[in-house]
Amino acid sequence: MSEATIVVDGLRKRFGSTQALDGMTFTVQPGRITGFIGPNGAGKSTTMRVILGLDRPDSGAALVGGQPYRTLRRPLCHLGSLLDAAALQPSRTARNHLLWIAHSQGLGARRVDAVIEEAGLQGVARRAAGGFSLGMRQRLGIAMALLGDPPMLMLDEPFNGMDPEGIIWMRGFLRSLARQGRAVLVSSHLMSELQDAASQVVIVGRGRVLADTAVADLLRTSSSLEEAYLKLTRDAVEYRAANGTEAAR
Ligand SMILES: Nc1ncnc2c1ncn2[C@@H]1O[C@H](COP(=O)(O)OP(=O)(O)OP(=O)(O)O)[C@@H](O)[C@H]1O
Repeated sequence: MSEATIVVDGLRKRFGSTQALDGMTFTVQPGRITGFIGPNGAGKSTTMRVILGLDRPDSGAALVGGQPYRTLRRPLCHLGSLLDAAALQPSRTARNHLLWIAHSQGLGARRVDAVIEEAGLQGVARRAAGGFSLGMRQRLGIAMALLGDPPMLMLDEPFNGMDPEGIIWMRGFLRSLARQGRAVLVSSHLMSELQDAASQVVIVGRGRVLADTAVADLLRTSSSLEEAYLKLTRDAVEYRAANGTEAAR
């Protein structure tokens, strides 16, 4: 098993009457971007929370480089993650925010300045994060995820709130992370955001994998990624709409 592989194996998780995860199973390989795509409520965030040990599955397991995330001694040096870009201490500057996390992991200021540059935050690093747009918060979240120079990255909806220029930057940036050999899992509910970035897609609906395939293979059987995605997820979207849950929003 590669050091830099995320394995999700048969996860099941129920919240009250909602079966959020229903046998979720896939592997994220190093050196490529894996798109994690599905309609609202499909179980993407729950899967990521289980990978990080923030939610406990009813059954199944998630391993990060062969180990449960909770057992890793310096977790940020294994898996960098961005789950909620809005979750920031608003009065703290971006740089101080990064310094605070870096110190908790035994990392120094030099690493902080390196990730500020990588994420394109040089011009705003000494401004309070509370005044940041969502797009800038996403960049700060990416900088945080990179602090430990981890071989694996997991980003939940990193394109949210980004303007077209930011989206193009993000795609190129994710590609460069994969070229460096990292395993990159990126969730989105829009196939188009991952166009020209992901080489593998895990399409999910109703808590389980509907397709786990190379983008090139998907394009061989459909005229566009969007068309393939809509075909695969139609049932999941209709189910959520009929049950009055948020997929209809
Ligand atoms: N803490 C919770 N309590 C109750 N229900 C929850 C909780 N977390 C998630 N759910 C439900 O589990 C299902 C899966 O949610 P999840 O957030 O994982 O989906 P998602 O694919 O990330 O969707 P979105 O794109 O809207 O974020 C949804 O029906 C959601 O309402």
